[in-house]
Amino acid sequence: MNITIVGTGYVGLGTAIMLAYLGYRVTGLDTDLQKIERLRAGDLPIYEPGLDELLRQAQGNLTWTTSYEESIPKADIIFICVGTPALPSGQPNLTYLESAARSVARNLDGKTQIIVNKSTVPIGTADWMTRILEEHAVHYHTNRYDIVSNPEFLREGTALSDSLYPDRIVLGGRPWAVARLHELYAPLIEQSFTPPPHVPRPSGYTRPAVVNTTLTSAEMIKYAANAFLALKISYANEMAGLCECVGADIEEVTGGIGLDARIGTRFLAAGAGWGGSCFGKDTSALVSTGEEYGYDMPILRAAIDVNRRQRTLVIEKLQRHLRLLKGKRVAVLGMAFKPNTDDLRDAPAHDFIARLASLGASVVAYDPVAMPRARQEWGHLQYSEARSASAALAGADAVIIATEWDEFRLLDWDAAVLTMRTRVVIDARNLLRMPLSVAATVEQIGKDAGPAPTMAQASA
Ligand SMILES: NC(=O)c1ccc[n+]([C@@H]2O[C@H](COP(=O)([O-])OP(=O)(O)OC[C@H]3O[C@@H](n4cnc5c(N)ncnc54)[C@H](O)[C@@H]3O)[C@@H](O)[C@H]2O)c1
Ligand SMILES: O=c1ccn([C@@H]2O[C@H](COP(=O)(O)OP(=O)(O)O[C@H]3O[C@H](CO)[C@@H](O)[C@H](O)[C@H]3O)[C@@H](O)[C@H]2O)c(=O)[nH]1
Repeated sequence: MNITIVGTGYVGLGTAIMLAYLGYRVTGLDTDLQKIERLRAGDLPIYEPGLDELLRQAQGNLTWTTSYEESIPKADIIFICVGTPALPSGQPNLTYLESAARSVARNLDGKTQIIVNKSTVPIGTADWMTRILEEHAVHYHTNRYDIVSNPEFLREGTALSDSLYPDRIVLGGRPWAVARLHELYAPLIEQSFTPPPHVPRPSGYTRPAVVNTTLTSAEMIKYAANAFLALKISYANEMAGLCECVGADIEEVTGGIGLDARIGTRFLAAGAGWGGSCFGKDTSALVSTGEEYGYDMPILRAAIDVNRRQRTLVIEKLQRHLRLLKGKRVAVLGMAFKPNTDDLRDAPAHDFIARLASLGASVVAYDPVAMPRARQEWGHLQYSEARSASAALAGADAVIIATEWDEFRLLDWDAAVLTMRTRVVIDARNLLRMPLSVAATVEQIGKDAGPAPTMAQASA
């Protein structure tokens, strides 16, 4: 089977390299020539742990192109993985999708071809794309071409494991087209491939569930899943606020409730809230879809509000300790929206830096991998770069931990805070294991506020 992947961003690259590893001939197509040239040179344009190694292993099955004319006619299956970012209105911007669908349509060649939507798209998009195919395909025939909705559930940072060992594969569409996708995914469904040594099969993992649905239900499943995960995090953050009021510890609370199998322990980590390219845009998109039907979604709106409040809360905690931020030096550790990625989209650190700078603080930021990308994308922000986490802390009046990179867990915090001018640590990801052995003010999220006891005080 020949596969073409349209859009080689986080999802397209993960999908292309994974399918090539499974043995398919895959062409990755992107309109961004620079990206394609880097890929041709074997250089990944994104940071994703283990992806470079898998790329090397799958290289022989991969071709990169900017040409629809060259790749679409020979493809049996065409995956659409272009971005669907949010418009200021909250609705998804479908211009990339529309342009990709038109270009695909114009180059369909009359043999049986399946167009698979992996992008997260508003409910009803498959019908809209069918009309684009009808309008623009030279050889359109409904029995030959079909659209399947196959939403992607991978997380950045763990994309390889999520792709090779998914919980479920959702396939929405007509039976004949869905059957072709079953065939394509057989190695994943049967788990008959040899796992790459650096991405071993998780212990206890057997195989994914395959969920066959209508097109509309598949589109809805993607949004409903993301919205549920987002509101789970907001629920934990709302409880964290109450924990601070009553003197409880959110991690003890979520640990306690999570042991109920109906609740589960995952996605209950309180902190700076969710960021990234998906939760924000997908929750807004779902609320917008509701509005189009006159259907209010108060739970989701509240989850979005709580998430917004978490970012403000972090700066408020800092103000409580430093009072005036004007002229203060504040270190921000972590710029990526989560660890193990260089993705900066909707990263809480962005809002922290912007707010701190607007309050007159001088910001020094450090991230283990995202700084080069920030140089390109955050030129509008005022901050200076540090060479390391400890360099960022040296001489600072306060530090905000914005991303829970392991590197920050492994930092010698006792030594690092001693180099600060005033030792105020706002741990917005509850990363530190307390107490520190030197006197410092450490604020976490959903924990009793106030100066942390030193080791000596704690053991007294
Ligand atoms: N990032 C994730 O973790 C994730 C996970 C699951 C689903 N999704 C969804 O998958 C989709 C893609 O997300 P992403 O993060 O990979 O996006 P991205 O912005 O990283 O990549 C999109 C790519 O599409 C290319 N592109 C744009 N228009 C094109 C066109 N007409 N023809 C060919 N290429 C074109 C861009 O140049 C870019 O390389 C979105 O709908 C997103 O919601 C993302
Ligand atoms: O308990 C938690 C878990 C996550 N987060 C934050 O939530 C955001 C999203 O994290 P995560 O879901 O791990 O990363 P994404 O790569 O954005 O993945 C989400 O969005 C993708 C795009 O739709 C989906 O495919 C994935 O299934 C879904 O988890 C990040 O800012 C995390 O810091 C928390 O604050 N607390």
